[in-house]
Amino acid sequence: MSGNIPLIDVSALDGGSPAAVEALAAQIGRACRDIGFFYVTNHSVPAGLIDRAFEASADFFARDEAKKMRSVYSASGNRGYVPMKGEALDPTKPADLKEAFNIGLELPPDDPEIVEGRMFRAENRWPEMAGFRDTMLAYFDACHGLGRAIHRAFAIDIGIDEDFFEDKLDRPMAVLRLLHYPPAPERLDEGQLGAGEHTDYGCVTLLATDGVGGLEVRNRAGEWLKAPHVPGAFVCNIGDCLMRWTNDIYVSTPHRVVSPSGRERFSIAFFLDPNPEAEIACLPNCASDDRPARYVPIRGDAFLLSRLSPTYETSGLGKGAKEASKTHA
Ligand SMILES: O=C(O)CCC(=O)C(=O)O
Ligand SMILES: [Fe+2]
Repeated sequence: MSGNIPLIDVSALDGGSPAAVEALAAQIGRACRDIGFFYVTNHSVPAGLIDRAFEASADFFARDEAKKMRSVYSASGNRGYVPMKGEALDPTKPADLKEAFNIGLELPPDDPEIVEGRMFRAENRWPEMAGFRDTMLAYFDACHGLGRAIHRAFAIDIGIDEDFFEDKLDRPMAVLRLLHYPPAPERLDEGQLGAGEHTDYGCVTLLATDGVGGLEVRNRAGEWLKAPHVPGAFVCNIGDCLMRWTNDIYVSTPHRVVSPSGRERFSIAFFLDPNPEAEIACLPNCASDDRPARYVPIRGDAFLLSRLSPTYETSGLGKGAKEASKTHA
């Protein structure tokens, strides 16, 4: 255990015996039903690749603002650079003290879904930086693979076909998000944080942190727990979409980032959202007489849009997503 957030060794996901996979699925399932957060250790993403992604991220954020703005965020594709204070994860509080860069599924310009103007389908907005794209695509693919493997464990825990999620996660609206938090200024606005209190929107998040700390998680008792950096591990948490899919059996837990004091902080989140057309309807085994289905079925893209729009309301960066959804929901 690390501050009540369990450490889970997931090596059995790569060719473990059926008994080992079964035991791992039960362990993961317990964490998802309880705090909704766990550390993933002994996973398949190479340490050297994580290091390279952090280096490329630091190089990107160190660039002139004007250069970063060449890749500015587009809401309809949910890709690109979100400048400092461009977003408020808690829309009731001042904007977050952070900047971010979003990378989505890499698609060619002639991909039929791009040509049709589908929401959340767009080309990535690559900066002109040697090696950046290759590193980020390798990191995206590695996290996508790990996220799908973790979904096999979820399926086993829930007692459905172990491949249930495969074709709902093979062209995902996933976002690889580089994050940079500057040191807290002497005077912070009332209630200002690096990342305001929020829950994540997708199925799972795989978060890599540096050694600076600052992530906090609210447990069921309402206490804020520090989620310290565990070298080599990802912090994995359930998002709102999987909570809805499991009829609230798995929990999406509020968390926040306190601005670092005296030094900057970097983190990299991989948000695994489902395919746009995936139907998010109560899973088999997740409803019973005591717990009837709580939500109407919804498409993945409509659900993500409903959760994403409010965070950009103050800065205006969200423009374009709602318009795109009117033509193609
Ligand atoms: O930077 C972090 O440690 C967490 C960020 C986060 O929770 C988010 O972007 O959803
Ligand atoms: Fe988050």
